[in-house]
Amino acid sequence: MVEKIIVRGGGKLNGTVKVEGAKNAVLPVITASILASEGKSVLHEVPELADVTTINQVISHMNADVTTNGNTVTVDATQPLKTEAPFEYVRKMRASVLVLGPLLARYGHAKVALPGGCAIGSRPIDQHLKGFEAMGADVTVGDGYIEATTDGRLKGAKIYLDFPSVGATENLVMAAALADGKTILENAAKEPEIIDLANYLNKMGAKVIGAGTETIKIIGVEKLYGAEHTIIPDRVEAGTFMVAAAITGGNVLLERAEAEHLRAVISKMQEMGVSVEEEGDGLRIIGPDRLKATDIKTMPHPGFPTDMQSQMMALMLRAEGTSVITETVFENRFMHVEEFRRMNANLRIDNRSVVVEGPSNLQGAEVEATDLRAGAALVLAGLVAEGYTRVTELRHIDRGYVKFTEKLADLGADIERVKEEQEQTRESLSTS
Ligand SMILES: CC(=O)N[C@H]1[C@@H](OP(=O)(O)OP(=O)(O)OC[C@H]2O[C@@H](n3ccc(=O)[nH]c3=O)[C@H](O)[C@@H]2O)O[C@H](CO)[C@@H](O)[C@@H]1O
Ligand SMILES: C=C(OP(=O)(O)O)C(=O)O
Repeated sequence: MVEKIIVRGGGKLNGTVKVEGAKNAVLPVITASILASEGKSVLHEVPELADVTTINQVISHMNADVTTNGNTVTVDATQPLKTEAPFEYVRKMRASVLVLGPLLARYGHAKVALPGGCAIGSRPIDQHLKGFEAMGADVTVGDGYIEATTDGRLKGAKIYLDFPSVGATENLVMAAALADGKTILENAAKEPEIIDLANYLNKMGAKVIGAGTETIKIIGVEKLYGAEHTIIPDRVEAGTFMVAAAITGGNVLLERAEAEHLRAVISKMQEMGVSVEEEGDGLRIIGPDRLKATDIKTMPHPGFPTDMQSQMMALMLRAEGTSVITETVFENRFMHVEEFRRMNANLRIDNRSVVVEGPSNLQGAEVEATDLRAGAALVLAGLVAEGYTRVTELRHIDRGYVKFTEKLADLGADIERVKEEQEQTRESLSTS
């Protein structure tokens, strides 16, 4: 059944919304849970997302016992596991490659379907594989699969990443946790999700030092145990609702939004005239009457996150003056530009930048979510467009946002999610 989000632009958003646990933290944490050969892991604040269902299916397929009770997930991986992740899962979600490191470290073997490219870029995993090889694994790529094997335990190594890749850092830290000896990872990613993973691994008995800096040291241990852990708040979901408040000139309190994780986003919003204040355990966002133009360049953390690029572009569409947004992390993350144009947006691509001439007089249109954050950005633009915006391909949005439509509706947005059939019935009623 084809579903759509239908949003009518207009009102200001007001109220309170709670930020969920972070998608990009929970996925590696769930894959790390299969490192435990003794004891169960109990994970709290797990968001109810399609990606979480997929990663749970991946490890269940391997024989891990996964039980979900609301936002708590329990993983028991103490029984022998299968060491393969087939294409049907990796196709749905690239983060499935994060089982490579844990399986290789625990069993000396891992076979995972090649993830391939996706809408935002080619996304190779050469840095993950180079790290496994440095730790003594034999890696072969063929017939659509990556297979890594090692005789005995992986060996600690000194690994320099060509780029601070989030996934490579995670996969290699997990592999090194059970390796023989010390691993030093240089030019490592510094994202908050890396720190969350390291904290969880350390509760499991690992020795990971320096997560959140560019050099991570891991002293391998012989065995890891299940542990209890609460997932950090989702800084991208928080950032998306910050834009929702700002673009509508609203006043929204984001509970459990972590200012420290959002420094770059907060600073850019403030430059645009948005008021952002810490309040309780969260952030209060008050949108101005007039937004100011600004320039943004995406970078690895602590730079401006690429996962907020399309949502900030939506905000720039309503700002007065020329804004330039440059994408340096992914080579093809501008699919939303064409969709914004359908909404009468005035913007153009210039190489790796998009030049936005604002403010655009946005008009509702039928648009397609080309990827997760692009989908969210189109809904945000729809909040201030004249008339109705219909967003399709919601499976992308469902990967990373819990109850997106309901949360916006609770803040006062005129928005609903409908099945195509319902929409036709409504149209025929309104024309009869
Ligand atoms: C599940 C998850 O956490 N996803 C996040 C993670 O993705 P992911 O871990 O895939 O992103 P990476 O940091 O690895 O990728 C960043 C860049 O490095 C390149 N690269 C990466 C690995 C490699 O071996 N070779 C290589 O060339 C990629 O093609 C990309 O251009 O970090 C991205 C960058 O912050 C975010 O947008 C994603 O939301
Ligand atoms: C790109 C993203 O996720 P993934 O790496 O899972 O595709 C994202 O969260 O915006």
